[in-house]
Amino acid sequence: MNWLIRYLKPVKGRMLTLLVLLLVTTGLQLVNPQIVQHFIDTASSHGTIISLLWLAGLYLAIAVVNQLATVAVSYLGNDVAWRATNTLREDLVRHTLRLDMDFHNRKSPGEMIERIDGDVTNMSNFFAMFIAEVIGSFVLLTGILIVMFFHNWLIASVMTVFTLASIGVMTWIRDLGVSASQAERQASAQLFGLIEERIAGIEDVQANGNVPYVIRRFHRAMRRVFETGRRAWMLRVIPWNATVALYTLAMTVVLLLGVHLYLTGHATLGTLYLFYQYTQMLNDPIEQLGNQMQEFQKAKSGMRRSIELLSLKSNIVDGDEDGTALPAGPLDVEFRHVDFSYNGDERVLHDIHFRLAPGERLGIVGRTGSGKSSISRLLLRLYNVDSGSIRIGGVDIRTLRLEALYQRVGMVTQDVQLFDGSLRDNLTLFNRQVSDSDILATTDRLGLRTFIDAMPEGLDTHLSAGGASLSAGEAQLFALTRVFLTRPSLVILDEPSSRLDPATEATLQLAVDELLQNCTGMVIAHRLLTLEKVDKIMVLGQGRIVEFGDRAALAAAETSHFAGLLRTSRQEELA
Ligand SMILES: Nc1ncnc2c1ncn2[C@@H]1O[C@H](COP(=O)(O)OP(=O)(O)OP(=O)(O)O)[C@@H](O)[C@H]1O
Repeated sequence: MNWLIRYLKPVKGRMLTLLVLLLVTTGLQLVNPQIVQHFIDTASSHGTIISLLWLAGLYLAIAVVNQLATVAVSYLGNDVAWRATNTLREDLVRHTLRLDMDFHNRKSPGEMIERIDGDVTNMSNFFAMFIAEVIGSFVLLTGILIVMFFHNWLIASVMTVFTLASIGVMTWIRDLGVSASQAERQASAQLFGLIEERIAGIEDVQANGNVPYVIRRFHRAMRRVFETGRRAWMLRVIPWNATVALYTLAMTVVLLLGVHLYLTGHATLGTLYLFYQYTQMLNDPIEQLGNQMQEFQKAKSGMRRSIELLSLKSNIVDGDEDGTALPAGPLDVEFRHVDFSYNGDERVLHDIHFRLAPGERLGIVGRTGSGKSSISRLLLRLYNVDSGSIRIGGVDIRTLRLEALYQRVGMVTQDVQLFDGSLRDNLTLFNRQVSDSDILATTDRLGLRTFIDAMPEGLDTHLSAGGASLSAGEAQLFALTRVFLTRPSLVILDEPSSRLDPATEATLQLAVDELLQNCTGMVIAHRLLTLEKVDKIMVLGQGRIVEFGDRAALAAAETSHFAGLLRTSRQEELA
């Protein structure tokens, strides 16, 4: 309830209008059968044609007003639903974006889409109409019963018993379908996860002739959605079916009693119509309550899942220190006896201990899987260290605010993420404060201006998500510009030239040199040629520092690992 109130509070004015309109339509619904009763009685007692016309006109006017109010209710209901659920969606997106990588490694993007949008959509009707319709239904039910008590206490009593029994049944079994609906949502999230994953890897799926296998998996996932959905639906409709059975019984009793009263002269034809009409009307609010009960079960399952997601805490706890704690200019980097494992599994970094002075450049080399990228991920606090500490500018990064850390540290990885938007948006990451002249001056300095000029519409060129419209090399060059524009004090380059041809690599190398002029740099590279201008070298092997020292000294020392790697790399080049 607290949760519901939080999201409905900002739309309370609209909710109130919705409620008033619902009460108006409820009142009008109660009035119309009385008019028809008068009409029938006036007609059967040979009343004047004028009074009949007046009654018919009144009936029509009320029906029209009722319809207009119903349209307004529907409009406002949707409006409230969108406003409330959009706030919830925003909260979920913000929260999810702050969750740590351990969480994101376990969840596929498709599954997250379902949790952020699918589950919330399930709640939208609940947000829109639940409170209004439940109150409206109760008011209508009470109104009908009160009016009926004025006309005939016996029939009113039958109707009251039926109403109470229906509500009792619904309350009793209201949670019946919640767990099943939750299972349905989970199956649907898995289906979306599967679709997203396969479409993201479409090139590999097609190239490996994997389509039939993917379709088989897709069928299996759909079957799960169908089976869980069928079960959830069946459990949700039970309350409604129970009230239908009760209603049929009540209708029969009321009709029998009504006909008896008419035949014995205790009721007019108009009153008999009134009994029939009100009993029929009784079905609407009860059906409405039944429907809302179904929506409630769906919403409750979505709500449980959303609350569960919102209550997840990121392992990466934000620090207190703002960026001013860091000294201006290039930052020194210090790893103090750092151990690290992903998800508490096998350790991938052991006792990493080194220091890099401000403005120094470090080249990190090592075999695949030796832990090079893990070091860079730790520096950006994408993961927490198991033990030891990392300091930049003399400050433990755990005490720094993440925003301050990201402002001062930039990273370019092997996989450049491009977003759906203009080239400008992709270079500035949607930061409108970066001017075009700044972008162009930066690309000029990096020697990348020709790449921008070659784009059909310059900075306005539209890029599609995932970077399908760019070559991998171009994407990498733009990623470098993106980092440069943030004027970082420490830059990590994780295999930035891995996908470039020699000519583009030379361009990139110049850009990297320029970028590293005013900051400390860490360059991870397999190709040792990329590391010609670094000051220090770290050789990693199975998560341990095998060697650390001045590049020139290590290259000159015959027996060093680095010198060995250089010899091998030269032989490969010659071959
Ligand atoms: N998200 C992850 N979850 C679990 N284990 C991981 C994850 N990322 C990397 N690893 C493991 O950590 C180890 C080090 O990986 P890392 O990516 O740091 O190596 P690397 O030296 O950068 O490799 P490469 O040269 O191929 O980029 C590997 O054994 C890898 O399997």
